[in-house]
Amino acid sequence: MSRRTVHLDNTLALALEGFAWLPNRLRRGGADALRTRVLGQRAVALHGPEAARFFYDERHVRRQGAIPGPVRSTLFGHHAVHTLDGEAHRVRKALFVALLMDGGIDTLVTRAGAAWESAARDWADRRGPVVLFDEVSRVLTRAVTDWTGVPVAPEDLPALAADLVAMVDGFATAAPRHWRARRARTRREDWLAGLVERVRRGDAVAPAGSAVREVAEHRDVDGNRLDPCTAAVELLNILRPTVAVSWFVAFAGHALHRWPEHRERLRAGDPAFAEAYAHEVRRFYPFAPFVGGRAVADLEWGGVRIPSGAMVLLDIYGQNHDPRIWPDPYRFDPDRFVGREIGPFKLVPQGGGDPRTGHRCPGEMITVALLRDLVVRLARLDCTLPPQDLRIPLSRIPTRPRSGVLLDVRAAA
Ligand code: HEM
Repeated sequence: MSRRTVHLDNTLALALEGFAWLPNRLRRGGADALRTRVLGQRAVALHGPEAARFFYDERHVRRQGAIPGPVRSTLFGHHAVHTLDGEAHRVRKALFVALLMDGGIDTLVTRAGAAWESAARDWADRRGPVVLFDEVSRVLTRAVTDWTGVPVAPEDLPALAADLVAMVDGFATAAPRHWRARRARTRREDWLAGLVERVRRGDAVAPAGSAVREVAEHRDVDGNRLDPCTAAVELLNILRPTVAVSWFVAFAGHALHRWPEHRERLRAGDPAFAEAYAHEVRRFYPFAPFVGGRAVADLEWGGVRIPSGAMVLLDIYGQNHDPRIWPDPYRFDPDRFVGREIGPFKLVPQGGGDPRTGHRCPGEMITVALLRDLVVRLARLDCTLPPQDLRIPLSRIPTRPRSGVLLDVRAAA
């Protein structure tokens, strides 16, 4: 008779421990792989750059059927690029690579910088403090809608920003913010599907080369255009994560307060240091806890058997704080990135491997470019932080400083 270990379901532990759940279990197990159960399913958790190399090999892990329904209904949308495999994935991914990686990023950053400066003039006129997270979400919504060719009147912008934030904020919980996320997604998919239909009929203008036009005209692996709803899902997969960079800007506000010694170097505008700072913010602060897929066949990694069809989870937060990879990992130290090449499986806040062919985030260059620019503007802002709750609860996914980072902004001299 074979002996079988029964693994208790860990969904409750995940809900309670949040970001610490996977790293804690891996540390306790003393290995880089372990078997568990989550959401009622068999799962194997993997950790470290070699595990990432294994995970991002399509012969090992596929994405179809891997993303739970509640996450598709809030964060990613149904039939999104995240859920595709093989040739279907590569053809859809090429759309994102062309739009997000092959030029045009500077224009987005310029628009974001202009939107920040215009908002900052208004911050100085406010009577009370401004909430950095909320303000940046509007700045980025303005920039990314203009950049992608999505028409939004100024008076509609705050509601759109709130909906884009809600889709990210509510994906990993059963709390009311989950239902807010679902409503936000339904509302915005309907709106953007209508825009795509009007562009196709010639009733709405979308500039050549803009994301709206490219998504409307994109043909999938079967030679057909995306149905309007899927087109809306993919447009949201550009708008929503660009606005999600607000989480990192709020974290940068936290870091500048906690370690003010970096402020002068950022103010000086040295691009190499600003980029290193952006990387350290992405490494240090918690955003995506792990990524998941399904085992393509019976496999083994790190001495642990992975049955075909099991969930495979790659530990992102844990890898970004592993002392074997990052000496003194809980020290916020941008200099660890100055003048260093970063391997494709080492720094993984947005996934690992090759973004052009695999599932790694195609928005990573945009994220770094926006952060590099906005952290310098933030460091140059003449402001103080009033008393507030800056704690970042690790049990909440996603998380951010509780106050959203309150700033008292003084007018520029
Ligand atoms: C806030 C910063 C961001 C974080 C933390 C982040 C994180 C991630 C992660 C963890 C993945 C999944 C990788 C995987 O499944 O292996 C991903 C995929 C993706 N991200 Fe990002 N991302 C960010 C910004 C962006 C931006 C700015 C865009 C677009 C403008 C974007 C578009 C996408 C898309 C389309 C995918 C799906 C790629 C695929 O399945 O092939 N992300 N991102």
